[in-house]
Amino acid sequence: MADAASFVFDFDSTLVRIESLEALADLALDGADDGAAIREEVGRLTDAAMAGEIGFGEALGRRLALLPLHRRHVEALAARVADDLALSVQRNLAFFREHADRIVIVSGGFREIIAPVAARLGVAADRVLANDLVYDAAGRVTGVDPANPLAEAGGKARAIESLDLPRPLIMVGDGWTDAEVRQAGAADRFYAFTEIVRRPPVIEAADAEVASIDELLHAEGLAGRWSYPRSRMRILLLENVHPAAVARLEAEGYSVETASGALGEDELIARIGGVHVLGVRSKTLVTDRVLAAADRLLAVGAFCIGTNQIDLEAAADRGVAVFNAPYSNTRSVVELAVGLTIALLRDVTDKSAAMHRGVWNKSASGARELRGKTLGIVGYGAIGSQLSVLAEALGLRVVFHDLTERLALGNARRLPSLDDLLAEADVVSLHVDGRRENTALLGPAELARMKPGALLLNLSRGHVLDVEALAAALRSGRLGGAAVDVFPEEPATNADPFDSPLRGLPNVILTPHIGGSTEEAQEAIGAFAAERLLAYLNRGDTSFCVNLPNVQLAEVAGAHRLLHIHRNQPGVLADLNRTMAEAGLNILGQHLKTDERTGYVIVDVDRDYDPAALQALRGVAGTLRFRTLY
Ligand SMILES: NC(=O)C1=CN([C@@H]2O[C@H](COP(=O)(O)OP(=O)(O)OC[C@H]3O[C@@H](n4cnc5c(N)ncnc54)[C@H](O)[C@@H]3O)[C@@H](O)[C@H]2O)C=CC1
Ligand SMILES: O=C(O)C(=O)COP(=O)(O)O
Repeated sequence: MADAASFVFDFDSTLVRIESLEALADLALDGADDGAAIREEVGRLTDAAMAGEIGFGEALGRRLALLPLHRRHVEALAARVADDLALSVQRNLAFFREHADRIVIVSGGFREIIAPVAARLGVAADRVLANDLVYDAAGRVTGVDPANPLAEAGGKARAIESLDLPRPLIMVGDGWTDAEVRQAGAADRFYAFTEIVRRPPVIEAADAEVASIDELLHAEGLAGRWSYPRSRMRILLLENVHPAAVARLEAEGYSVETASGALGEDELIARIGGVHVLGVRSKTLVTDRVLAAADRLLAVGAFCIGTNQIDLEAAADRGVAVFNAPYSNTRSVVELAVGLTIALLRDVTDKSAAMHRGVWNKSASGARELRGKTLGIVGYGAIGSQLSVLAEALGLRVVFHDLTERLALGNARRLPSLDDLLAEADVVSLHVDGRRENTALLGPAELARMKPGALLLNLSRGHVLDVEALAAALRSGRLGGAAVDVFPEEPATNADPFDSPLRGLPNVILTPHIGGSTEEAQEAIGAFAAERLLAYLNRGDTSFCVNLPNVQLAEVAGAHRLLHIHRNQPGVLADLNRTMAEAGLNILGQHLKTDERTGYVIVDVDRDYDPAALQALRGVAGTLRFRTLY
């Protein structure tokens, strides 16, 4: 149907993110005393015309008369307007270029401004219908050519009719003058384009609303850049994920919703329906129940390091990929651990609190240097080993214990058991991951094995340390102090209260799980995790996925990509390939990777196939999730 259709696009706030006249007003009024008032009046006239409240020709004339507009302003805007393409236009340049012979741009705006955009889209100059500015001898804009139909009310329909374009004719735009084209019978369908602005009267007059070019192409049955319009894919980001992630995901066309705090299990269950990607940090529990309620979920992004808050196996069993940002806040945790160690050795926080109460207590008693002390690192992963390097640079001796074989950096010494470490360390710092088996890794017995007066740091996970036992060890004077950043029970938001048996104890520094909370780390996490999610959504790449086999993939051109996640059981690949052969799919490339639980197959196939054939692939025994791309 759409094969023979003509597409007519409005320009301002449709192909580009600007309203040309307002952009020209900004240039012309730059530095003018009454600039703000004139700009406001110009904006008001634009809105009134767009909403159909005053005639277009009248609005145009009145706006031009208000402005000291010169040829140099027009040239300046023309030089940069192609950088302001609507995001979904940028993504779909191929559509414009491949179909340029059935695309027309029609606008009440100005030819000089539209020409560079038409050139970028591959649309010929004679397929641009626009107003022609008229200049006086000094280069000042005096108005528009009155002989051009676009200078008058109802001009768009007449200009389009004069081209005698093949029907059906599809009109796409954000304004009332675009809706009028359909009302005048010059278009067969009108799509209200709402990526840049949403005007309710225009949407009401439209056959349908589209929030992106992808949605338009989807609605018209044309192969867009993607199989499924990204603007209909919902990404829900909780716990104050950095705006860099939101911007990145939105720039790729996805719909992003955010919430500042964590959600409880039932609240999350109530919100997860229809969500394609969930982003959390350390606090939101993504349980089997949550995953069961997630009818659309493709991926979970942990915008942090730890993934113990997510039921990884339950996610894998539903074909939901989980990603994290394993290195982006490592350094922040390490720096805080170093700072806390020095603060504890010198009793800084209690001395500072006393000063704030007006108490001067200058004394060296109990205050010690870092130099020459032994730091015991429990868990020598990314954070533990980085801490090891910094600690040695500060003159500490480092011993560590890890369950797995790890390269000892510098002069650090590996110790065979936790008990050996506890017996030797002046400062013990916990950096294990939050796996369930690490619950109460340090309990009464372990604390009793620490050296008298030793210090303890926990910046790993709250449940790793028995805080009641620690409080007792501190109260009895057995330990010299502690710094605790993570707690078995943490408030969901900053508005919720905090309590702990450690409150009020001397030389105990309590911090609100801020080990990874630096601006640098949060921005880096936002960028990294967003990139991983996009790689998965856009091309099926599972690099750094923590619960599905990792497959690194490039984008394919000229093919459709099928992604099939299945239970790792005998015969799935054979079944899949037989089904594809029966469906007449021509395979251009195939990857398979499995782990003990799950298999992931990526198949690139020739575009030329019957989409109904894909249904058969969902029926292959063991299928957990099936998705197509492009
Ligand atoms: N306070 C905060 O804001 C932050 C806390 N974290 C926590 O720190 C943890 C560690 O982070 P990374 O070093 O990046 O993880 P990692 O996975 O690189 O290292 C963890 C290491 O602990 C070892 N391990 C696990 N259980 C052990 C045990 N019982 N005894 C000895 N070794 C054990 C592992 O073998 C591994 O080498 C994260 O899982 C997260 O829970 C991470 C970032 C920020
Ligand atoms: O990265 C981690 O694992 C952390 O614990 C940091 O958690 P957060 O992002 O601050 O909730």
